[in-house]
Amino acid sequence: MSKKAFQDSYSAEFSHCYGCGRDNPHGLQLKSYWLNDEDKTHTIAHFTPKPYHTGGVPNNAYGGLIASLLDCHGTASAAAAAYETQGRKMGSTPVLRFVTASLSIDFLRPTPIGEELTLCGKVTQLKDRKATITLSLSAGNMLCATGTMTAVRLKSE
Ligand SMILES: CCCCCCCC/C=C\CCCCCCCC(=O)SCCNC(=O)CCNC(=O)[C@H](O)C(C)(C)COP(=O)(O)OP(=O)(O)OC[C@H]1O[C@@H](n2cnc3c(N)ncnc32)[C@H](O)[C@@H]1OP(=O)(O)O
Repeated sequence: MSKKAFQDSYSAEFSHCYGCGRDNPHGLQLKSYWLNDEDKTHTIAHFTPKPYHTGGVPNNAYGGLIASLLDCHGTASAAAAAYETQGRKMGSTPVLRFVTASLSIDFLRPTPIGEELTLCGKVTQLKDRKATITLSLSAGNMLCATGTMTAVRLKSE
């Protein structure tokens, strides 16, 4: 994908996140995008788990990996939605950066390793500093996990 990912607009000091930091060579380097540039309500990201992301059972991904992916996709979606609401280019200052306050996940079925996973997000509420995001993770047409996140925008100081 040649489009600029949400995470690529994070400033250098915020680019070391284990889940999505572009400058963390040991991390997952997740990249999130708008699903559709004409309708900026849904977000998408892809990730293919490697064999070492196993939860112990061959071919099944570790639950913490799934949580990490949803975590970073959710906070990135919240930031993108906040910029969009203000009609501003993502990454412009003052920076709108969200952290996870709560994340609840339903693990619906085992998540395969070696297949491309699709993460979807939708910011369902954005009020003051608080965002609510619904999340899902699928392998092909198989829904493997869903999540709900509360993300809070960091105070500017
Ligand atoms: C890794 C460290 C991050 C440090 C920050 C560096 C900048 C990073 C920037 C970019 C990096 C790229 C981004 C990737 C990030 C990936 C995701 C993560 O893994 S984030 C790490 C895990 N999360 C935390 O470590 C948060 C720890 N918690 C806190 O810092 C605070 O509790 C915080 C900021 C979440 C809220 O504290 P308050 O003092 O700023 O704000 P209050 O007044 O308490 O809450 C504001 C509103 O949010 C609600 N709220 C707060 N916590 C809630 C919760 N658990 N559930 C529901 N609502 C909650 C409150 O009720 C309030 O809502 P009402 O305005 O009254 O409507």
